[in-house]
Amino acid sequence: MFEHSVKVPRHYKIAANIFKKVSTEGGSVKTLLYDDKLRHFRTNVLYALITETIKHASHINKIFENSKILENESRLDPWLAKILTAELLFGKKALPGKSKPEQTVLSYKEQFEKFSSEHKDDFETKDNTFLVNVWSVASSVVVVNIIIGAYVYKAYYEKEYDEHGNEIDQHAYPPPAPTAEVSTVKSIAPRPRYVRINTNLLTTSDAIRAFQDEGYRFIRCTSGSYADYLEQIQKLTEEDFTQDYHVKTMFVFAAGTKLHEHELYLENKIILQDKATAMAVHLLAPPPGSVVLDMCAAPGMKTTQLAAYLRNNGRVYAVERNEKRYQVLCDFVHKTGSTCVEALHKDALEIKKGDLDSVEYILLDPSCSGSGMDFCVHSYIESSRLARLTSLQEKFLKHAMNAFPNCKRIVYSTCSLYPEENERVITNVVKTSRAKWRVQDVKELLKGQWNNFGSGMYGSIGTRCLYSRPDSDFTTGFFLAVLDRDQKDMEKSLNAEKQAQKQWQAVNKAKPQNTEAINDDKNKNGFNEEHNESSQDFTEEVVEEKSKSNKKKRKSEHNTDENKETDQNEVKEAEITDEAPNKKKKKRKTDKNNVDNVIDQLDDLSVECEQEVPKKKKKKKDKQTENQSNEPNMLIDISDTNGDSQEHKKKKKRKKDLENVDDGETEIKIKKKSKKNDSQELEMDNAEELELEVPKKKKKKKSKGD
Ligand SMILES: C[S@@+](CC[C@H](N)C(=O)[O-])C[C@H]1O[C@@H](n2cnc3c(N)ncnc32)[C@H](O)[C@@H]1O
Repeated sequence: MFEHSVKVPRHYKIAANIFKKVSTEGGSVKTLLYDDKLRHFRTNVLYALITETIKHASHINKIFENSKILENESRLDPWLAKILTAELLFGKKALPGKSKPEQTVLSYKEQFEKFSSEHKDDFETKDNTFLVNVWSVASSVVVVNIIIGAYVYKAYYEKEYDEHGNEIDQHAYPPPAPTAEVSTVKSIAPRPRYVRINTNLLTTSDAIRAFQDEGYRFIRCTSGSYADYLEQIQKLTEEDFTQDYHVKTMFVFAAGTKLHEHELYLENKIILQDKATAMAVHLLAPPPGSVVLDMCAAPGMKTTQLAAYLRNNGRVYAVERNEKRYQVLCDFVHKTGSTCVEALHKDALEIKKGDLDSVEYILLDPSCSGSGMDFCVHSYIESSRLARLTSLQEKFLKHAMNAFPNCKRIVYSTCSLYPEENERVITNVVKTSRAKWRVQDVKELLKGQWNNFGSGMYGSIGTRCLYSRPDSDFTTGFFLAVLDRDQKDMEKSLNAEKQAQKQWQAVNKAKPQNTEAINDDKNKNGFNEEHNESSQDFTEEVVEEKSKSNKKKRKSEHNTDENKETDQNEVKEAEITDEAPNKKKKKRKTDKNNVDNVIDQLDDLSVECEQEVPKKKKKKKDKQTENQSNEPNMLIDISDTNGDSQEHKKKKKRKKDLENVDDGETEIKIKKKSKKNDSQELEMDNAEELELEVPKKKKKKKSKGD
């Protein structure tokens, strides 16, 4: 019996409105979801619900025709009715509320199910036909109309949706309109479910325990090689989970494992983030206490990962230009207990020298074509679009390299598989950096345990970069490059900064009132916009003076390093950067205008490779402080390169102490340390560090197949 006073749950109403708009006016689900009013809503739940309704639209229409529900129930909104039916038949398989529309749809449940099972074959035949199409398309280059058909199918129907539409993380934005170009469809390997533990709210060991208590079995990687790990994760059954080979605070479950309704997910203690994207923070590897800049931050997947990596010890400046996305970022940062993050609603390209000089590490994850997201079935992009993206990406990278004098490492990443957005950006920019930056060899950083690298077409710079590929790494398509500043250059740059500071102070002694105003401004905001324009010029002038005197020397240095190759363009670029300040100012203005234009255009063409931002619902108070200091975080091999070798050695020793672990065992439990809190001091550097213990707790019902 329905109750008149009971309202339809808000998310159903919103979903119905968006579904109606998309169906009648066109437009994208995602764009509508970012509507102001929905800013704090559980967008991923809504997205799943709407896409599930779209996916089953023809099925629902048929059962509506058959049951005459819309004729019989004249007051029932048809859009809402379809959303509720999708939820009832393909989603949660229940309608929790007592509102009239819900109760009305529920009263037809049996009729709907009967019709569906009687016409099961019709619906299944359709699915099968589709699969055949997809596979035939995947095997070869096909004609335009099939591609378009497959493309649309792929984008909306074929994606690995579970009953809650779980793979919505891949649908950051709807795919670009199909083009008339012939293109090749990528083959798609089943991707495991990756889960990152938000170690600011939950320790990795507690996470293992929690999953074990639910009946999941922790599988320890038995071998030391990445190849073996890859083999192993393909064999995971729906009861298993393991630890990621590289990112130790990440777990891997079988493909299709449903965790969207999981309590830990709703509490933001676990984050559903693809492994490839987590590699960016893993390789940036800022030690706790560092100052990090996330230049293109929203929705904040990597920002919050950085906060967890730092154990909230240090500072993460998370910059986002788009206001709505900035709000999403702030919300996510807050919900995940990422207290060391300072979100800045700003254009990252406008941050000048002097604004954030304390930054030591930069994560640069700019807007890109998103061609690595596997829902993009065709590998075509207009060359003009690609050129615009590339140009902006290069601007970002140059800016990261030049505006932060204390920055020692930059990780540049995209979720694109186009070399033009990747190796080419790195090569072009590094070549013009006058040998100040060096591309690190990721293969070395990962101790040889990686398979896919950039193209040799871009020389050794290309092959030093990392690709993560859906077909062989079982992740989304991802690219990253690690750039380290040349130490000598860093010293030079810092000396030049000091020199410039002194000269500026000397000049300003004559005008005390100005200095006061500027300092006051700087103290207030941490930013001093007006001051920066002039001081930057002055600083650069001094740096340029120095650089001119060293120019010859550096030119000869260039020839000795593979990262320091010169060519005609490089010389041109160097000449441009050595222009007189006035000219430079003018140039910056035009550059800025160009950049603004490009950015505006990019809003239409770029894809943000975001993952699933957990939902707002919070059942329990976050136990943030309890866990924070205890989680050892990702104790990766590359820490050697960041001065963490001592800690690493200690861990190795501890690891040795735990060598009584039985290799044949698959089920493990964490060694309990003396006190409860201490028990969280689990070394997650290696699965071997976990001690065996048969779980005693009663197995709870798993969330799978809920
Ligand atoms: C690929 S997404 C970043 C995803 C993010 N790193 C994560 O892991 O969740 C790129 C983001 O950069 C933002 N962006 C684009 N241009 C920007 C600019 N000039 N300054 C700051 N943010 C910008 C976009 O709005 C978008 O949110």
